[in-house]
Parts: sequence; structure tokens; C-alpha cells
Amino acid sequence: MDPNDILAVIAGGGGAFLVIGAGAWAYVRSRGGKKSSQDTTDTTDTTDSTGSTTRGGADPARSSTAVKDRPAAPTWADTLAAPPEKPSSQPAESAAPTEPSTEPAVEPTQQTPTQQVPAQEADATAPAEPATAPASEEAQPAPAEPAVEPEPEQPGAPALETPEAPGDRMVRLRERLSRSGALGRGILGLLTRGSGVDEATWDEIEETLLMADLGPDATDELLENLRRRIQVLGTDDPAAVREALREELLTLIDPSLDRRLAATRRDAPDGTVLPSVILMVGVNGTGKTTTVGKLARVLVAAERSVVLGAADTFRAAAAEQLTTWGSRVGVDTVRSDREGADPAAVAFDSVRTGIEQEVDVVIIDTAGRLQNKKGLMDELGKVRRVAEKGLHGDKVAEVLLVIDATTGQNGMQQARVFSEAVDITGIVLTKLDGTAKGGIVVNVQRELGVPVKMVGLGEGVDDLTPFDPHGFVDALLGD
Ligand SMILES: Nc1nc2c(ncn2[C@@H]2O[C@H](COP(=O)(O)OP(=O)(O)OP(=O)(O)O)[C@@H](O)[C@H]2O)c(=O)[nH]1
Repeated sequence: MDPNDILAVIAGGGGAFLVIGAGAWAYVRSRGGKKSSQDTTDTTDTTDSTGSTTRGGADPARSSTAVKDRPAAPTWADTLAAPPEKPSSQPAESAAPTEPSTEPAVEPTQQTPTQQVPAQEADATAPAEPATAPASEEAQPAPAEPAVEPEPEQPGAPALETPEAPGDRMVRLRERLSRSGALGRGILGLLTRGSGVDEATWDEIEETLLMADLGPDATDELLENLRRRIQVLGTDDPAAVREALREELLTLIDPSLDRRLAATRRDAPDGTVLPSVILMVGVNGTGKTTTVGKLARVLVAAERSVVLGAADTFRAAAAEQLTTWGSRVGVDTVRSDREGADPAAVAFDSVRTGIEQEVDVVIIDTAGRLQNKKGLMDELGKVRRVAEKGLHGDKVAEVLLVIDATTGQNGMQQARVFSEAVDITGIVLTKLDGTAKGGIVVNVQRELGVPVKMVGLGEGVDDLTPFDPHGFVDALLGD
């Protein structure tokens, strides 16, 4: 859309400010690193700590002062650079490996390994294997041998895909998203139209922000701060107003939040070096499985080793879908043959396989059916606790909540329920490519108190990218 159409969109009640910015942001973020380095070259010798290098494409001349201090957009290298979190000296609750488990016994998964998942021998590194937990009404025998033998390697097996290098991905995203054009100048237009900002205009701005799912608290805060700043500025000079708005939006999004992902091997309290375990949770259809697959590709491209766990046993096709994602990049998927198998058992076996294979990361996909809060809490709590039984007192490193950015208030409601069910460490906002609700970034971060770490920008296999607050805000402003 032509940026000049924004005023018309806003006037028409389109709520296009944060709205369109969400799509446009992706375009700008992909240019962010380059712009920033160019800007910093032009102005100061600010160091690009990301080590990000070349990004193709011409940079249009930019007159605004607004982006002069914008840091380079985070690269995957930045995002995956999280040092192993120092586990607390206290073993995680219910993770003590030698204590008898009080968990309900976990059904054997009848694991169907893909590719070379090791045979299920007794594993000295996982002494509290759930299936050997004290008997309960659900007690089950120890896990059976895999129901299906690992398939021998086929000589004519299809070649593994090589995920795009992140730099290439950025270029491609930029090309694709640039078609949506830079939008979001609506509010700036309202604030700088020359006749002063009257109450009706403020009401219009408020409505625009609310429609963009910024949420009532953030909307109030932004309006209050903007009113104050514009009064102090005593001008509706577009550059000054733009800078004020940029700063206020950045404050709301909070660039200081740590958006890195725990994706390295780490020390358990007993000194054992173990994979980082990532749990992916969220309502069905939000894009969990897809995101697990995309993330696996990113990790493989970054030369990390990965095991996937298909603990979404609710939907048989989900395990198949995940296995396909994994096999395309040579990553094993631990899954159960039985539809409706105990997701916690699959999670446990995934962790055990990851430990045996000495991988960097185990990513576990869950079903997270939202029948009711108690059911969800029970299921996710159990998956987490059982996964942690194999971790020598360490904890699951990340619990990532996947939210569909197009679901607005519904998505917010789901986010609240999930965050009560399990401690979330980060948010993945999917489908930002198709959203009219860019404000959800602010809303969900404030509500849950954890950062948006990654965003999904399409259905393509490599359409996942680290979240870049500065690039996002610049896109909102139609930069
Ligand atoms: N446009 C767009 N589509 C996406 C994105 N991420 C996922 N999708 C699509 O969303 C749909 C649902 O994705 P899944 O990964 O199956 O969702 P899920 O949460 O695992 O769903 P269940 O397995 O039913 O729990 C698929 O068609 C994906 O291609 C994104 O960032 N943008």
C-alpha cells in the first residue's frame, strides 16, 4: 500500500498504524542491520557487536534522525549465542533423579525413531525413567523395545536440504515483504497535520492503537506520554514528533529485554553436560509444529545438533509433520506409534535420546489442547516435570509460547492461560506476515512479562526470524 494512503486508512477506521507496521516491520528489520551499520559509519564508530556482515540490497537515502542510533538487527548468531544458563545449585523441583517419582507412571512411547535414534537400553544418565516410577493406578511396564525397528539407511535416500544461511534468508524476506510497502504513518499524519492536536484527534489516535491490539494499558501510557511530550515540544514539526513517537514505542517494546535463546549444551548441577531442552507450547493451529521445524533448520544451519520430540500425540499427523521437517535436515524425531500416547513419555524419551546423541538442543512439540485450564496445567506441568527427570537436576531451558499474531484478543486470552499453566520464557509470534494486529507484540510482552524472541513471517520453511524491536518500530513509523 502506498504510504500516502495511510491517512485515508486511519480516517476510515482501518486501524492501520501498528497494523500494517507488522508486515512492514519485517521488511525494515531485514534492512535494519545494514542501515544501522551504514548509519553508524556515517556518524559514530559504534561497534556492531553482532558480527553481522553483508546484507545485499541498496539502501535508500534516509533523511530522518530517527534511525541514527538504531543498533544492527539481531542475527541468528546473536539469538543463539546465549551462554549456558547457570543452573541453580538446587536441583529443579521434582527433578531429583534418584528420588522415587511421585508422578503418575508414564506410558511407554513405543518410540518410533526416525533415522538413527538409539535403541532403548537402560540409560545410566536417566535413572528416574518415568516408566519405572512407583506403581500407580496407571503403572505401566518399562518401555518396550521400539515397535518399529529403525529403518536401515536407504542407499538412494533423498539428499538432505541445506537450510538457507540467515543472510540469504534476510535478503529473501526483504524482497518478499517489501511488496507490502512501508506503512504506518497514520498517527504521525494525525499529529502533524498542522491544525494542532485536538481532543477528537487524540480520540482517533486512541482508537487506532486499540484496534491494533496494543492493549488498553499500553495505549493509555503511550497517549499520556505523547500528549506530555508534544506539549513540551510545543511544535508539530514532523521530525520532532516522529522521534518522540519512536522513543515512546521503543520504550513500550523494550529493546533491553534479553531475546536470546538457550540453544547450547549446558552444565547440570552435577556437572553433567546436557542439551538445552526447549518446550514449544501453544494452542493448536498457532504454528507450533511449523515453528519447531523452522527452528530446527536454523539450528542446523548454525551447526547445532538437534533432536525433535513429537509430544503432540493428540493429532497423529503432527508427529508425521514434525518427522518430515526433521528428516529434511537430517534431524531425528522421537515419536510414539500410538495416537493419544502419553506426551510426557515422549518428552522423556526425547530428552534421553538427545542426551545419548550428545546433541546441543532437544526441541519438544506439545499439543496443548485448551479444553480447560486445569487440564492444560496438568498436561504441560507433567510434560515438563517428566522431561526434567532425565536432566540431572537441570531444568527445561526454554518454554516458548507460540501465539498466532492474527488472533488478537483471543490470542491474548490464550497467552494468559498458558502462562498460568507453565512458566513461559519467551514468545514466538507467528503469522506476522498476515496480521492486522501488530500491537500484540507490546500487549503480550507486557501481559506475560517475557520477550518476543522470534517471529514467523510466512509458511516457507525458512520464514522465521529473530525479533528486532528497532526495526519493528521503524516499520510502524513507515520508515
Ligand atoms: N502465514 C503464516 N503461516 C504460518 C506461520 N507459521 C505457521 N503457519 C501456518 O499455520 C498452520 C498451522 O501450523 P502448525 O504448525 O500445524 O500449527 P500447530 O500449532 O502445530 O497445530 P496443531 O498441530 O494442530 O497443534 C500451517 O498451515 C502453517 O503453515 C507464519 O509465520 N506465517
